[in-house]
Amino acid sequence: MFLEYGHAALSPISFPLLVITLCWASWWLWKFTIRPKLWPQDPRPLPYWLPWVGSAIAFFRDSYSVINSGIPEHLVREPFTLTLGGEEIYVITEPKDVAEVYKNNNSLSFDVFISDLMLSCGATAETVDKMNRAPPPYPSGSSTSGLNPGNKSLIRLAIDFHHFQLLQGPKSHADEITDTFLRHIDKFLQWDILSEDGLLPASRTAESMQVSLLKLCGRVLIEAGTRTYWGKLLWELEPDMLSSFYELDRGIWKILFQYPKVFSQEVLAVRDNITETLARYYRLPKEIRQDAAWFTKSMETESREAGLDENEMAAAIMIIYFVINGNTYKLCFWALCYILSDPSLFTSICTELNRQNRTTPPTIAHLTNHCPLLNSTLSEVLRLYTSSASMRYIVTDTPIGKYMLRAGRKIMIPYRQLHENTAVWGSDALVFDSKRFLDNKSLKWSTSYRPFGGGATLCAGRFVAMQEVLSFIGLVLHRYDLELVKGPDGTSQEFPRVDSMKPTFGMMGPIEGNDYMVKVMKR
Ligand code: HEM
Repeated sequence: MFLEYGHAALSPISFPLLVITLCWASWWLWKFTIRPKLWPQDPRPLPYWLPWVGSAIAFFRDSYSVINSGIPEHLVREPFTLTLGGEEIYVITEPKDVAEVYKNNNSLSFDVFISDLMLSCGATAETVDKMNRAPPPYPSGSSTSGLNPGNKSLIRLAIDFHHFQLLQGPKSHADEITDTFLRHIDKFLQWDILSEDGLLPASRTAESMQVSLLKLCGRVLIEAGTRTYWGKLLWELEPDMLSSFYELDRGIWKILFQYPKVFSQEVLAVRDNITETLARYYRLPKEIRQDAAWFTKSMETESREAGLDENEMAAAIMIIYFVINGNTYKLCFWALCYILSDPSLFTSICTELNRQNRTTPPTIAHLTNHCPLLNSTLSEVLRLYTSSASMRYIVTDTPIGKYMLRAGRKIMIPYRQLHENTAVWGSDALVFDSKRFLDNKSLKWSTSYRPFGGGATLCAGRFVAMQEVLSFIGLVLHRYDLELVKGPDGTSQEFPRVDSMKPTFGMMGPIEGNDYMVKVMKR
């Protein structure tokens, strides 16, 4: 049967198709042509084909290219709107706008993301509610420990505790945590520990071993971070802590972006396993866990006072376990990839370290103040390999530049797009240049350089992190001769390729299987 329209006849399939096409064309015209003209104060939408879905599918495949497609070349970088599964997110990449967003703590907030992060990491709505209450649900109305005189919510208190633990100031515990970190790095970089590790050396003799560079960095820094914050018992509770961390690190973006559960089963299982290990840790008698960091012990005290049980504490702290350990080992890995693959960079850094003549390892003061090329190399690695984004929730309508950002939506500041802005970094913005920050010292303070984020959420661990990294690189170069292993026919290994397609929370890792095999020799 055919429907007749004048002289033309449409099949039963063509008619609904025609209606759908017309509806879709009207929607497209309205959304991307008429509406932006009627409301010029709204950032323009990034075009997409499927209503509601928006750019979600492309974003999960390659978030970097999707965001890049919204940035015009050689023009002012206007904010634009990205649609991901029904949610509209403003993307800001113009340095002036970025600075304005970071300064605004009144109408732009991060709190909602902390709750979301905890929910994604397995905390229940009830736990998140307890952590958001001010004062927390203390049975007596206030804390008896004296740790929360302002009766702040546990979430706010955790932010204060991070700052006391990691930054210098009147109530600071930063020196003690730095000392613990550095002591662990020193210990785990000792020959006996590295060479005896069942998983690390691919092969070894009495004087040398071959190892994966990525695993060397991870083995030392992830164990150091875990032991610094939770003492020795957490690490010892679970023999597979390191492998679990790597799996979490690879897949955590799926958890945090709430990727469909059916495609996230493996990483969800790893998350639950780590949370269970943390819960077991908190069930151990407190007296045998006194080697934990001040932050960990204080958070536990306050959480227990507010009625959280071990499972709740574990789920709430999971994200911290990731934040502490997820970035520094990758910074060391990429920096050493460049140092070991470039003989002239290697020689210059060794000269800075005075490697030839010194008998004791370089001190932090020497590494910080007398190694400008090493520090410039690290800054450049941070520029090219951080792929995080700062997020803000808009509480009330907020003007940014000539645009009005609407309440209830989110703002994203993607670091890679700031760090690759040719207007700021020059036409070689995508090229690694170990001397870039040495030749132009002001770049480190550029509003387009944000490897540690900015504003209220600026990484509290940035100083401790840099000391960890300097100490690791200083020690490994002082203690060992390192050489990139050659193939059987004398060929050099290819420089590891970065896994830049996935949305990341911090530093990008190499594509799976990309690594450097290194010969480590006693000096
Ligand atoms: C190379 C290493 C690191 C990088 C690149 C890095 C980067 C970041 C970034 C991008 C943020 C979020 C900023 C934002 O949303 O605006 C952040 C937050 C944070 N980082 Fe780091 N981080 C590193 C190492 C560390 C370490 C070693 C620690 C702790 C020992 C740490 C503790 C934190 C904390 C506590 C926050 C939350 C800030 C707050 O809410 O006060 N980070 N970090």
